Amino acid sequence: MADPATVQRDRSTGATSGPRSALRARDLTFDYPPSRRGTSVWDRWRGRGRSTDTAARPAVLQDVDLEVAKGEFVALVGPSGCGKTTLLHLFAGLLEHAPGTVAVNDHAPRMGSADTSYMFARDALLPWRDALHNVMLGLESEDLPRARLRERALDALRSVELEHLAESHPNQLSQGQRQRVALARTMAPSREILLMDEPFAALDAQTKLRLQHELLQFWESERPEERSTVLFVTHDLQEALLLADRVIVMHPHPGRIAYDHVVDVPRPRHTRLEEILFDDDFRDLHHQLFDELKEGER
Ligand SMILES: Nc1ncnc2c1ncn2[C@@H]1O[C@H](COP(=O)(O)OP(=O)(O)OP(=O)(O)O)[C@@H](O)[C@H]1O
Repeated sequence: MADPATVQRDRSTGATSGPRSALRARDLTFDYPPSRRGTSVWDRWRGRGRSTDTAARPAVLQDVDLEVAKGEFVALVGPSGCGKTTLLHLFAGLLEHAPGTVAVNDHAPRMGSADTSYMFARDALLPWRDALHNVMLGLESEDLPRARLRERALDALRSVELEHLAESHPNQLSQGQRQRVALARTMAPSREILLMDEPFAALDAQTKLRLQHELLQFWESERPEERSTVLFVTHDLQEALLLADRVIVMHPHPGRIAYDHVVDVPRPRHTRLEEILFDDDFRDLHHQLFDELKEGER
């Protein structure tokens, strides 16, 4: 691993050279309509409650420039309320934006696009479907015979070691198992782009490490040029550093990109996650990120 001092650390322009970008935001500024604008826990803690004075309020996102190359794994970290989920929603086509550019594979984002999978912090499984049929849901947009869909869904369940619970319903599964089913559903359809919003946040440390391993194993088993592009939101700095090629630090009020780090840990990583965690350089970079997050709260 490179000395963290040599790791790229700049007020990010977000621009990368190389392959065509999968995700691109350029000069992006976004605000919710005043009536819909809420306040996060962070806002309340800082005494920035809901205000009727819209002019005095910073935008949710301001002048965001971010480029994610095809096949790159990028983690977004930042304090609660800095706009991480909003940025993911813009890439998923769940929100309309203006002004600036938001592009997915060089096109305007489209809700429900076959290019993109979205995984939420909580599993969001359908309670009336068993695990297998929840995973098949992710595949139904693919024009395949039912037997083939079933086979693909079972493969995905096998990769998260839950094949034996294929016929269990969500209420018969633990939180960790539900999240593994959700991970299988996200991985099954071989989408080009995975947008993941704190997918492991609700899990205990051991289960989280196991799912990080499963996600990385799935992603690293593809050849680099065939890997999905991942934009992964997390509050867990260790998770961001373990998984990602780059970690982007956002600051709030207005939401913006403050730092952009390359994580120079060789791949594959999934076979040695615990070893990486105890690496001195890894810990140094962790501290550096921690300081940068604190800086945003001043
Ligand atoms: N649907 C909405 N309508 C109005 N305001 C919203 C909406 N969703 C989020 N906001 C506001 O936009 C800001 C950014 O929220 P967002 O959820 O993107 O932040 P975040 O960085 O993902 O936070 P967290 O880490 O807590 O999930 C917050 O101030 C929040 O109150």
